[in-house]
Amino acid sequence: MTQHFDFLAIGGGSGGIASANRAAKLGKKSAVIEAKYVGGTCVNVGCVPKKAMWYAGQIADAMKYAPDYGFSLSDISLNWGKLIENRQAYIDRIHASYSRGFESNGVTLINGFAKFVDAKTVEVNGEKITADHIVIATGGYPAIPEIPGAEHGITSDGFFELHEQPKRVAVIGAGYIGVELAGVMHALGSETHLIVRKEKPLREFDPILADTLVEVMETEGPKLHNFSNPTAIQKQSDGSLVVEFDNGESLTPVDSVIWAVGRKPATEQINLSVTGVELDQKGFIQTDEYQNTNVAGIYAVGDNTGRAALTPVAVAAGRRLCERLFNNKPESKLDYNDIATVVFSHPPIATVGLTEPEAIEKYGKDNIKVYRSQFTALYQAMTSHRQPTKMKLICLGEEEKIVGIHSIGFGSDELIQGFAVAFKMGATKADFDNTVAIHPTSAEEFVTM
Ligand SMILES: Cc1cc2nc3c(=O)[nH]c(=O)nc-3n(C[C@H](O)[C@H](O)[C@H](O)COP(=O)(O)OP(=O)(O)OC[C@H]3O[C@@H](n4cnc5c(N)ncnc54)[C@H](O)[C@@H]3O)c2cc1C
Ligand SMILES: NC(=O)c1ccc[n+]([C@@H]2O[C@H](COP(=O)([O-])OP(=O)(O)OC[C@H]3O[C@@H](n4cnc5c(N)ncnc54)[C@H](O)[C@@H]3O)[C@@H](O)[C@H]2O)c1
Repeated sequence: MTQHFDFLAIGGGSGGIASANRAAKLGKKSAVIEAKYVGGTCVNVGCVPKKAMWYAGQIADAMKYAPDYGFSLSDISLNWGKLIENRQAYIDRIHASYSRGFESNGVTLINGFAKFVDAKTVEVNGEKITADHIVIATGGYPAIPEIPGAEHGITSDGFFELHEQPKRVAVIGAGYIGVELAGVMHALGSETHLIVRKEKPLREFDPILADTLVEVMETEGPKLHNFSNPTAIQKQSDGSLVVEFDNGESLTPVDSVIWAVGRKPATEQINLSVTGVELDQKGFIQTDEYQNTNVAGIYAVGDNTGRAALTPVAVAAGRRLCERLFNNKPESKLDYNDIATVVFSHPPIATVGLTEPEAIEKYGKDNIKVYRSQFTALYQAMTSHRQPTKMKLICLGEEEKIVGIHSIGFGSDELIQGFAVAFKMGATKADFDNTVAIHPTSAEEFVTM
């Protein structure tokens, strides 16, 4: 018998879970189809295990500072297996909590890979399922370039499957994932190389962020290889890997090569052509500002739409979609502008709004005023392992409306969320100045510039 639902999410990741739960809470008969693990990329091979590894790196860093705080440490070693085991136990607890959430909300979870049969019907495990509203929340997967020997490398997915710590690692690609994984491996003691195609990592970010990250990497590592475009990976007889570049150079042998060169949308294998849903040239689903595709009753949220590929974005888009469909809120939609984001680099980067070059391009140099601050966070200032913290406020016009907030340095990851609220509310420099500082923190610099 064909099952029928009011609302069906294809993909049980960030966007699918959030929207199916919201639909159910709004009284709709709702289901999620998940091919692998509930929680999708974020929970299983993304944000969560990445952040656990980042914290492990933070602990390793803290041990460098510890002697200057009077601690004597001995016999310090990393038990990689224990770290991975505890990380997985935490992920298992998240899985259990999702199951409880589905149960209490009345969401049906179906395990299997869904393919469209027509615009109202999908097939999973040989069974047909129909729904009035279908959201495609299939996410994405890591790209691997087509070069000789590319298959010897792993991706972020493979990184989270490593049962032993590679002693020497090359991370190829210098966006979010490349920078984060290279930072983690370096902090945990692996000889780490970060391979960058152009002049610096994170080159789309405000220059104060990317340049300071380069400054820290050049002092502390990982080793940066700028203007290095990989052309081949050679596997040596001892199993080690050598990455070759188009500039004729090659890297010293490493144990593991990690591809971090971007992600592709998971839209090829769901038989989307029978629905008539339009994709762009890269395979991303075309949606309007309300997450509608061009086919009535079919929507898409999350990474497969080619907009900001972040978990809270997929979650917010899915929830707002359901509020619009089922809670009489016809204007409910996600504002994709000015979404705050953190790169869990070493040190972390936090940013919301325009970069300085973007602000100048948009409003003209004469209309932009920039405030900067540079210092060493107290945490590190009393140690011999000093790192810079740098911050920037970008203000517009006489009113000095804040149009960009950027921070790199210890603690930046936890300070930006509150400032992002003020930013979204249209805060001006005077509002920041009127706020009494919290001392001693790094965040206080933003209200004392
Ligand atoms: C290494 C890494 C680190 C990241 N770190 C962060 C971070 O710190 N902060 C942050 O905000 N974002 C981070 N992200 C991005 C974040 O994980 C994604 O933006 C988010 O998971 C997107 O959610 P989604 O619902 O679109 O897709 P996904 O979470 O990818 O979920 C899609 C799900 O659909 C399933 N699926 C696909 N096709 C089918 C089908 N036909 N039938 C059934 N199921 C199907 C997949 O198995 C998957 O579980 C990170 C990503 C990676 C890779
Ligand atoms: N902290 C976070 O919030 C977080 C963390 C990880 C991922 N994410 C999300 O996931 C998305 C995907 O991350 P990503 O790092 O895979 O993609 P990305 O687009 O951020 O970075 C990919 C990088 O690879 C480089 N590149 C592309 N082809 C290359 C090649 N052949 N050789 C060398 N370099 C090459 C690009 O120039 C770019 O710098 C991000 O855009 C982000 O939205 C977020």
